Amino acid sequence: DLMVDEQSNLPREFTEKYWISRKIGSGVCGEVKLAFERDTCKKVAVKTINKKDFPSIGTATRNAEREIEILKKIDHPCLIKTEDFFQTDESYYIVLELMEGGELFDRVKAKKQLDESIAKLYFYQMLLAVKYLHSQGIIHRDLKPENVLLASDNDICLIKITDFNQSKILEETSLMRTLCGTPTYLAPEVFTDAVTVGYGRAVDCWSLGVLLFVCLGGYPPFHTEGTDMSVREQITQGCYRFLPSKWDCISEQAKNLVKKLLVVDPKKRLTIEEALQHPWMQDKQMKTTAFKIMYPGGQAPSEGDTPSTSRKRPLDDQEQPPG
Ligand SMILES: COc1ccc(CNC(=O)c2ccc3nccnc3c2)cc1
Repeated sequence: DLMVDEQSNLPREFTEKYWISRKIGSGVCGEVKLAFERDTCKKVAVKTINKKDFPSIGTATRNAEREIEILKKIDHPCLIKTEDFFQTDESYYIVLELMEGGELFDRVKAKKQLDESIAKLYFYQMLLAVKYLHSQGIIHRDLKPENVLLASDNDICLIKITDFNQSKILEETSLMRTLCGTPTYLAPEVFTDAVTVGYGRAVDCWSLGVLLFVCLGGYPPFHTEGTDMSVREQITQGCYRFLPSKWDCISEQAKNLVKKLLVVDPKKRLTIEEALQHPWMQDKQMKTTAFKIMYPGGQAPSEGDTPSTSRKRPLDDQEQPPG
């Protein structure tokens, strides 16, 4: 029957450890199924990446291998964790912690638009997660509500960012090495072109602006209906509207943060750090709640082993628990 088939084309060492159940999500590069760890009955999510589903085999495999390399390396409460990994010559199987609240996309759709306080709690966690990724030299490049998962059905809950297959790991470039050398024979354009390099991270800040807009307004800032501009033109011209019916009940500070992220010029766009310093984010109660769900054991990363009560350095958003 179907279940036998489900189990049959899976690697043996996988089916010895897990029982595959139903499909719970499908992405561009494969699908996500619910599975149970046999010994513990623990629920997990299994993401399948089919190597053959991509026209140019090379990129698929490189993409998947890069995603897996990234997944293994990262460690943050708001980034999905890989629990296990298997592969056959036609597919990869990535075992992930199960997020029982499903996709943020579905939550916003169900609620029409999120309460501002809930949107702020989720956005703060997204900022910390992306700040961590950027600190590891990783640019996500595909931040969207489908890639933000919720840990439970409660409004107050942990969120985790997933889907790193579009991510880019910033490596040392030949341009960096060139700019370190003596430029005796170096052409001027190498310097002028160089000034735009290094703004790769800004793409994630733009996407976070779109994500925040969708969470607060319940509709995307750049869309097809109701305008004769193409989505591409709307984006390149930074042309979007706060529909009064949706945005009149939302604070000016929240709108201001959206405006400062949806800036066309990447060099003028807010960085993650600046977004964390924005007035709308200075909310001690929200941060206290965030730390409780991110570090339930109170094990927030701080200097020394005990959660910092002493203030050896000024509080900043290096994830110090609020005073
Ligand atoms: C009890 O069984 C379930 C309970 C809740 C759900 C809702 N969750 C999901 O639909 C879901 C989708 C994609 C995911 N990707 C990675 C990790 N977890 C994920 C969870 C799915 C199954």
